[in-house]
Amino acid sequence: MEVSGPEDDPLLAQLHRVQCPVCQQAMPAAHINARPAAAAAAGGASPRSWGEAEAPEEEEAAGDADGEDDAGRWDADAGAAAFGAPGGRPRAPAAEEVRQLLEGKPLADTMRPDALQDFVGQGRAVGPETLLRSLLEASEVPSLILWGPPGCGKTTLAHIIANNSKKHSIRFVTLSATSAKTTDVRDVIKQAQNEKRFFKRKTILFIDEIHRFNKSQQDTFLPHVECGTITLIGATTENPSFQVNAALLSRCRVIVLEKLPVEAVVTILMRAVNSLGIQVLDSSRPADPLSHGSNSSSESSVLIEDKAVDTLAHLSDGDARAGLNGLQLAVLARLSARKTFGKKGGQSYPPSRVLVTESDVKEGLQRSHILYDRAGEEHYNCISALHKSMRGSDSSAALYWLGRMLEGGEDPLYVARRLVRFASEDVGLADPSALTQAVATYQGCHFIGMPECEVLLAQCVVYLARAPKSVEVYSAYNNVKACLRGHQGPLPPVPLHLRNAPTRLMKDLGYGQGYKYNPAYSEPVEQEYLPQELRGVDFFKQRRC
Ligand SMILES: Nc1ncnc2c1ncn2[C@@H]1O[C@H](COP(=O)(O)OP(=O)(O)OP(=O)(O)O)[C@@H](O)[C@H]1O
Repeated sequence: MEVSGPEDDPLLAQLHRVQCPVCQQAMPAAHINARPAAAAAAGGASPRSWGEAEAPEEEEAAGDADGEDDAGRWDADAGAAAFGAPGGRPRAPAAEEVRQLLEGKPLADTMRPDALQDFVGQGRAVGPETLLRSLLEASEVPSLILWGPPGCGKTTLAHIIANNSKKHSIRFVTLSATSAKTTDVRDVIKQAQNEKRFFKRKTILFIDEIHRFNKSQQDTFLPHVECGTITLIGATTENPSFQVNAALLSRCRVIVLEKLPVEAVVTILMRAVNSLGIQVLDSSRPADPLSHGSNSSSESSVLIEDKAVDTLAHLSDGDARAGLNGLQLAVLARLSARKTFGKKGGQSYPPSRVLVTESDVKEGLQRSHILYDRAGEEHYNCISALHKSMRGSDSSAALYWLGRMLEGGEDPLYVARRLVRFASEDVGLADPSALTQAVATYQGCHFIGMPECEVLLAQCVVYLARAPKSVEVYSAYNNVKACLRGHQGPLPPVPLHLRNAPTRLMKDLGYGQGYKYNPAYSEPVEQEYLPQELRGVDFFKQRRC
């Protein structure tokens, strides 16, 4: 099989402008050191991120070279050799071959790195200078809780530790808290005890989504972590301070992984693109439409615009899995639509070539990219940001947080209820009609639902952000609560003069005696309304009583 020459194909002509410095040939995908704009602008991706397939020692370290661990993984160098063209010139694989590589298994799983040096970003957690990295390199894995948003590399880090532990004869057992029962945990612990007693073998137990175990399930492994029978690695997207037993938490090192920055996702995507033998098209250098010809060869190749990779990285919102899935979907979708592939962007291409454009990747990811976990931490983070933006009278930021929640699928009535609360807590008597506005917004949302009610919420959010603020009532009421909760002994009785006296007996007991009915006086009335022991306390001025 041969690759059509640049003279036949405008896309190939464009690619051939990039020459391999070693062989002086047009660089195949695996050699292209393409650098999409986001990463270039950020300047953050390490040089090894680009054209990584050229570093065989790293591939070997990652366990890729023999392909043993990664059935289905496309090794760019091996692929180039397998698809070698006459004269030893490597070529990009045909479209059909790319389709076969992509079908059947999530690209994110295929691309999961096996070695720490392939783990992108997360420098604060596992960078070269970190304690965790030294411990991992020395195979001294402590019990860990890996906390971070979806797709940032928690499972991947555990997978790398597993790979490493195999080399040191440490057992690595995985359980998912979504499906495992307490009996499964007990079995693992029993086995770990035996391994430790009879073979002096350590066991690492990885529990994905550990927050899904309830507190008593988490208690099951507490003593075994304590005595070293198992080293626990838990992964969670939820704040472990709320979701993991305090006792267990104190025995684990919490590693906070962050949302991956755009340039890190670009690096991960480029690794996949290179690995699949997909060629990157520099969209700032359009092919000469006049130089196109037909590509009669059956070995069509797949190309992707560099800005499509950039856009994918932006839309995936720090979630590498979302980015890789998006890439997989976009390429597969273009491959299925190959027959209709013809004129695109005013240029025509041979039908055997497939070009994945920016709009292809946008289609699949546009809405789903908004990371928002209605039940989890993100829900509270966003509502807190909305509340604080309104309090700070930043109506623009407040609208942004409102949009983040609604576009992410938040219940509009939940937001409306928070606005009712805000109207009283933060606007209060500075503008009492804010409460009316907020209640009306709640009712309006109730009547018309989403998406129509979004504008009601937006209006109310802006109203509240721009309203004058007063926490006078809120603070005074908090003082009252503090006074009541801090009171020692029985609460003081209600003064007799303030009591109602509906019966004769009550009147005889002194109920209502000495009470001054204010409307009956033309001058200000001197009267005590607090219990005797609180006499003179002003809750608007002081907290203690
Ligand atoms: N830091 C990273 N370096 C390289 N690849 C990564 C990294 N993070 C994620 N990936 C890629 O994204 C995929 C998904 O990541 P992973 O399963 O580790 O996410 P996670 O944090 O465990 O997410 P979740 O909480 O949703 O399970 C991996 O299979 C891998 O291909």
